[in-house]
Amino acid sequence: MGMLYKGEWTDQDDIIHNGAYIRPDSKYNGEIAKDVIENIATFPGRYWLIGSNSCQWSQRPMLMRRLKKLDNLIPLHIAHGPRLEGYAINGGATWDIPGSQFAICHLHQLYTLSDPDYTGRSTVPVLWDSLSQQIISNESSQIMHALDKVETEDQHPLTYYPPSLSKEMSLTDSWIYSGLSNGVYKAGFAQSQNAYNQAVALVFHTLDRLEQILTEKRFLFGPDQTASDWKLFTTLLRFDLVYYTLHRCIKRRLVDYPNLWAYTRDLYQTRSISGIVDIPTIVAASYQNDTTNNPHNIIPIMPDLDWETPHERDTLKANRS
Ligand SMILES: N[C@@H](CCC(=O)N[C@@H](CS)C(=O)NCC(=O)O)C(=O)O
Repeated sequence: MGMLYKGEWTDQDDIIHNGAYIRPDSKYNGEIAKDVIENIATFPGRYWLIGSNSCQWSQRPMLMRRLKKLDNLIPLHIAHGPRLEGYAINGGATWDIPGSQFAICHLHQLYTLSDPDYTGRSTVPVLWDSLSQQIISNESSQIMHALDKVETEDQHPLTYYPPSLSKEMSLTDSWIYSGLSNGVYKAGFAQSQNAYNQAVALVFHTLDRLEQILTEKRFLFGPDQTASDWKLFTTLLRFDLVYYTLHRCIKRRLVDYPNLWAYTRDLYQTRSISGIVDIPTIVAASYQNDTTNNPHNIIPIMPDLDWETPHERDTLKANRS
């Protein structure tokens, strides 16, 4: 896939160890500073979100941006196109970097503008400061959390990080991440049978565990949606469409889990995100973005899934965690 080494693009990779995929930590990974969070509300258009439709991690802050009604404050740019040196920034054409006189073709050029000596992967999502010309964060969970904290007059009044659940949420996020959300990548990128077997076993163990939890609760912690539900949603949404085939997670489908399938539809049908989850675009971007597993760029014909089928999970409303 290639990465930056001291500011230069190389075809080297350091992500496979003994046949297993190891995801490197994001480099801009810290908690986002309070002044950035305040500036988002005061300087509309200063901070840009750069994401990709192929990427579940990008979709997390993209959803939070909409849930918290921040679209007018944070412009969104979708990176897309042939993957020649990592992510193309604008379908093979150039993109004028907000706040600068530079136009770039590849996402990695944004990283070297921010840090000319950058070593590491150039990943989406990115929160970009057009004033300082710096990457503020390239870690989806930090960007999501920061967006939740932005205070505006017209925003959704709820937080998706209720303080009373913070400990429980981070524990739950952690096993969902290692077993499922990152697990599907471990399965899809594995280069040994053993690494693949281990990853897939954990993927389905995690799905089984979630199916059980969701028999009694409408959302992971009870009647209200939290950031943990939205993180999980971005993985489940892609399960039958992308990970099942492209990443060889074919033991069971999402639709074989009645609670998980209804739960995913419940989140999908949330009115405030209506129209922004564009499944055909997500599917096309995912298959065209993985030239290792899909060298001929073929977009498969999708199963007939009806995402609008009533989920009937409102009856679980009364259950608190
Ligand atoms: N921990 C990061 C992971 C981001 C990530 O790995 N994004 C992938 C797309 S799904 C990417 O940009 N990969 C490009 C690469 O590794 O070169 C986050 O959650 O933001």
